[in-house]
Amino acid sequence: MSDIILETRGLTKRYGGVHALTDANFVLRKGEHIAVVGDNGAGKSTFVRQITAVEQRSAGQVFFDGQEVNFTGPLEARESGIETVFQNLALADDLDVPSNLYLGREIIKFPLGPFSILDRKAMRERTLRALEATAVKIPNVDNTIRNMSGGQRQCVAIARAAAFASKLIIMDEPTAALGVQETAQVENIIRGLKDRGVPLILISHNLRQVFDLMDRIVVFRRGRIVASLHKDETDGNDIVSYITGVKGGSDASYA
Ligand SMILES: Nc1ncnc2c1ncn2[C@@H]1O[C@H](COP(=O)(O)OP(=O)(O)OP(=O)(O)O)[C@@H](O)[C@H]1O
Repeated sequence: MSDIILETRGLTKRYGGVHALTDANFVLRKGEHIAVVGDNGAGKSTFVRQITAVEQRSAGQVFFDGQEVNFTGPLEARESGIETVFQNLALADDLDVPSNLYLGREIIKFPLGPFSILDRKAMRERTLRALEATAVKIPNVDNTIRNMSGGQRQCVAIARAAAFASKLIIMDEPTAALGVQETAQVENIIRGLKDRGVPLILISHNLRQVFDLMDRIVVFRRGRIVASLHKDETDGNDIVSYITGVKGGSDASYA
């Protein structure tokens, strides 16, 4: 059996005349943690948006867990086992932490047609367990998201992804807006995912973080993958030279 969990072949996205992503060939193996790096506008977010079908790709194929997939949208990707944490978080501001964790997959106590009664106690208890298991510290889970700091919100989103992640997690700059302590917390969650064998794609501008936490580094430049390197065969200067174009021709494409 193949140990590949995700593969893209020739993945391409154009926005009108903008070639945001061109012919991306990418392989992620089971348990592997891959960093996606590149300058602003290099195509990193576009790449992950095509995988989870936030928008429809212009060309190319996506294979997930052994079969070709054509997700109709992010919900279908999530139902297939891909959890994502994006920069603009999909949290419901007026709901508390358990309701956000279970948004779209609520635990039902009594199914009464459209008026099902939710099992709030079970959702709260499982939320506390999930936060504990993922090492996320939220002072009061009964707070609505609106009353939380940016860092706490980000932690809720990551806890949600980590708690339900079955096959793959994608994080798009999860620590960009966080303070030192919150960043450390998120990095602990990532380590926990590695221990649990959950594969991860992490978009990050933070090379220290990338070298500390990831197995492999994939560099995007001007919409193309220009390098895919195991962290032991490269270093920060090398990666920067791929990011800036000192190394790696503009027409390179690696798997
Ligand atoms: N919805 C869109 N419509 C038009 N152009 C877009 C759209 N989304 C992205 N682009 C363009 O596609 C290119 C790649 O953008 P993308 O957001 O994927 O880069 P990125 O590597 O994620 O950058 P950053 O690190 O700044 O988040 C850029 O030139 C961007 O302006």
